[in-house]
Amino acid sequence: MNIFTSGSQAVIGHGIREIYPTESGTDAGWASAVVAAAGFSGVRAHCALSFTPGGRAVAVLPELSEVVGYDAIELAHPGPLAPTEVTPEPAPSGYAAMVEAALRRIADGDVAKVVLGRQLQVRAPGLRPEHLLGPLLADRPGEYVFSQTLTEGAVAVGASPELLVRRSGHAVSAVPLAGSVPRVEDPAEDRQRAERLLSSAKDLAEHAHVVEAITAALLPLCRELDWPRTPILHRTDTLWHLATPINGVLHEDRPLPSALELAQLLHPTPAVGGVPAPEAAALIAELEPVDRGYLAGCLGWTDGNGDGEFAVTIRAGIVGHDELRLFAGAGIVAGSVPELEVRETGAKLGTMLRALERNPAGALR
Ligand SMILES: C=C(O[C@H]1C=CC=C(C(=O)O)[C@@H]1O)C(=O)O
Repeated sequence: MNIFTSGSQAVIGHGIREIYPTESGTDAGWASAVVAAAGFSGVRAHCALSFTPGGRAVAVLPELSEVVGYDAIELAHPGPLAPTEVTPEPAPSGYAAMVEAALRRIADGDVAKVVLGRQLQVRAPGLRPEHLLGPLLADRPGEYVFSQTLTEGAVAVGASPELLVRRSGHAVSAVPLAGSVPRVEDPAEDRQRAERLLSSAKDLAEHAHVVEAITAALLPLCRELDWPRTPILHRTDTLWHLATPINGVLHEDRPLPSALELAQLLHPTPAVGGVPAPEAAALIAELEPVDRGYLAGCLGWTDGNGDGEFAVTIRAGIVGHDELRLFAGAGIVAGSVPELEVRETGAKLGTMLRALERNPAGALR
């Protein structure tokens, strides 16, 4: 089952009618073929793009699509899960060294911002997507809870807090997030952290890069585009983020881009890549020891009219055969502190680790 939740609803795809994989996610012909096939079959296509624009992408056409109320989602019980074992790639100290290397490159003027990630490889005998999906649907640590079939039997599961793009007719929206601080239990201290985030020059700069990239890409397509000039706060289970709601109206007298084409256009934003984009992508490839694949990509659905909704594939994992791969990244700009970025990525990884631990025998070793 493919599922993507948003607000009070869930788009669910039952069964698999056809899979459209591509080695090149930037292929415009692929996007229009997917939308046309969704229209022909009268279903919503569940799509995922890799982090790398030229990387793999996949669209799954289900046998049957339905939109159900959030409370009506039914999951099969996945059965017991054996104890799991976690290997960091790299270790936290290695990640801190990567951040230091990135800060040197920022000081040299090579990049203004780069989002550096680290991964956890979790050995989890018997793991099924439902082991994670169940707790994520119950707790909803992020707005967009999903399970998406990928290529080669892998499944992306997560609870992303970040809307890459939504298109409904001519209305288009995005809610980029960037600039974060881990939350704490004490309510007064938690609130203070959030307030400090709102006035942190480093985080505001980190955030502004993302808003700039998205609005620059959308402006030529829109006859109207609005966004507040100062970000607002967004809360997840483990973090506070800076967020900017962007809303627009696409030109009526031009060909209407589908939600999938808009996702291809916007992704990867500097919330997962950096600025300038090509130099940041090269630095990520140089410093990160493991390829991101579909992690830090984007996923969602499109219908035959091109309406749809895509989230950034963060607070997410890839379920493979007896294993799970988790990713978390953090935006590095001048003024970033390696130790704090280790903690921030730790808090981000916590969302999925918590879901895993909610299974009776899924306790970490
Ligand atoms: C790249 C991730 O988060 C992005 C989204 C929100 C805040 C971010 C930050 O403050 O660095 C990241 O840009 C992730 O969760 O793996």
